Amino acid sequence: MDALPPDHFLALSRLDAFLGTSAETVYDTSTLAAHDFDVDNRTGFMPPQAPPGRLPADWEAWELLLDSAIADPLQLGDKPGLSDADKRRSEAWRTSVRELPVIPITSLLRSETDLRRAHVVLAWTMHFYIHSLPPDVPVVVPAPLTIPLFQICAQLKLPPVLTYSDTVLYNWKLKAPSSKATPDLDNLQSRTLFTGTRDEEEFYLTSARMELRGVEALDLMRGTMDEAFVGDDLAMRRITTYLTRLASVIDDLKTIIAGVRQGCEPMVFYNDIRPWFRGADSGKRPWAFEGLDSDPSFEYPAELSGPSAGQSSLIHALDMFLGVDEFSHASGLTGASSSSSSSETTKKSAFLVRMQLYMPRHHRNFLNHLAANPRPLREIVSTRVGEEIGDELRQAYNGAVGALKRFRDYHISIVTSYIIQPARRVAETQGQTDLTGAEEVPLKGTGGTDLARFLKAVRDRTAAAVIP
Ligand code: HEM
Repeated sequence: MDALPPDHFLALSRLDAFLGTSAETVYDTSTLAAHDFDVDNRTGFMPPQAPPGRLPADWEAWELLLDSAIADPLQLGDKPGLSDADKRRSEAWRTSVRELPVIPITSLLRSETDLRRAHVVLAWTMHFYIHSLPPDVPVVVPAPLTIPLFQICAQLKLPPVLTYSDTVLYNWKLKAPSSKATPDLDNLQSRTLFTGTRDEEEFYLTSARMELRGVEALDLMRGTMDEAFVGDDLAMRRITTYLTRLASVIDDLKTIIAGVRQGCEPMVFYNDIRPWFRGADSGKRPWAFEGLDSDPSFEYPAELSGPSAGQSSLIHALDMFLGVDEFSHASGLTGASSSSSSSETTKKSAFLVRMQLYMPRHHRNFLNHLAANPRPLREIVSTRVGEEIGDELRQAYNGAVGALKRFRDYHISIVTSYIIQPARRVAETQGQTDLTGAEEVPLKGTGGTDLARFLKAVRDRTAAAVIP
């Protein structure tokens, strides 16, 4: 893959961005094409080069801890039949986390990519720590993790929890060296796994492949917005073509998500992989953070949901571009369950808004930029209905909305296979007639949603967005 151009913001010292004002206001966010949104025209929301796999030497102690959790390999603390030897090894590892010094992060601030790697390493380590604990002890994240993680989160404007970017966007490398600008979809591998299984890797890589296939969708969005600016009949014909192509890209996303069935076994996902993702709002124990009182700027996080592909900016971008989000992610559709540990404010926010808090801040800016589009596509299509060019345009628009609805239909069938049915099976083997005990009722998503009801509502509202 090509090297980053020297003026790419990822190649710049982050301190440049601190001169004068906050990092968030420095980058140019005036055009959809600007790579200051960290949206690359070859790799989309994935970084244009494989993210670094190691922090500089000063933070090697963090890397070594993560290495040893993986090599051990640490087991889930509530795994049935855990041996005494497993329990002892796991406790010894957690002791070494507690005994770690609090390592200052000052010189990490220079590099955006190192800060991201630090979030990856500490968030994975924290999930290893929390979920390897015996089920009957309180969750207290030790200060050597809390303090640097909160400091890094303040820089990156992310919550202190494992996110989709930690497991997918910044967790890959090439399988074989390649000079292609966009990696082949079968030339990726994950760097870090909880379980070391192919199932887990395929779960992450399915999303990564979708992100890369989504590059064409972003390109079509960009082209459409340019044509919308021109606004004449020729522009409308071009938009019609772009939307027809967009529908087929979305159909490809459906094919890619279907591919998860080839490498990831639903029961392995449900029993062995998914429990590692649990955030504070899908577990039964609250999370406490030791060292929270060491800095007056630290606050208990309002959001602590586990990683979910619901945090993928790509699907949200499609929703927003098509103007479907007003239906699919309307403010009433929060996805939050009444028992969720999210704060009252965030509980009331639409799922989309809530999930944006877990996205890299540049991608959040990108979505805000899309939302503020002065020439929204749906409005253009609606106002052209009845004109000569309007019918084909409307059909092409509805075709893209239909493809998104089909994607969501298929996504529901995936969630049924990977969560709803396994939960039922586990309940049956435990001799239960309902799901109580196996998982909370109603079943919750990793993002803390009342899963089945929420996903169906999003799907139905997507379908309702077609223009008659
Ligand atoms: C085995 C694979 C998958 C499972 C089990 C799964 C599960 C879920 C669950 C439980 C939710 C509910 C929200 C939450 O609480 O997190 C959800 C939402 C969502 N997922 Fe997935 N997911 C899978 C793959 C994917 C992939 C590959 C993508 C796209 C990159 C994706 C995109 C979304 C989106 C955008 C939402 C928000 C709801 C919507 O807009 O339709 N999912 N997923």
